[in-house]
Amino acid sequence: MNIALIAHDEKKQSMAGFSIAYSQVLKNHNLYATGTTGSLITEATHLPVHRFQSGPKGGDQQIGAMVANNEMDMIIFFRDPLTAQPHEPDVSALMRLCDVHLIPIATNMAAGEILIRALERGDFHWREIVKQNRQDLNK
Ligand SMILES: O=C(CO)COP(=O)(O)O
Repeated sequence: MNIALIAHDEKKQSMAGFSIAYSQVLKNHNLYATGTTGSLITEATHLPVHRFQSGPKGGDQQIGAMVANNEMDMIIFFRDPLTAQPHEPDVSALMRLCDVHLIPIATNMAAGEILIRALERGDFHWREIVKQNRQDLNK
């Protein structure tokens, strides 16, 4: 599965802890992240992470493009609801695209844990079916 990990600044330490805690699950998947979050995760876990631009420079939108292209299977985004973000429109746009394309997005650690456990259990198999069906339609 293609998984995006994103954290606002106040949540970056939580994301580092989360990625360490679930590194045994995450290591079996392709990881993507906004710039600074990606560096932090690689530093914490030594897992390979494809890093996009930093969030305020367009990273959320790059991940959104993957959602729009049906290339992203899950997003775990630890948002900071207490700090204004200069790129809030990008964040909203990403969440909107997840709703448009039915891509599961967790916006806090509690929901993130549930998604990771579902992933471990094989609950994301339906994404493979959706992707295969789309490929067949495009033939
Ligand atoms: O701002 C972010 C998401 O909206 C996160 O970006 P960084 O990981 O580059 O800090």
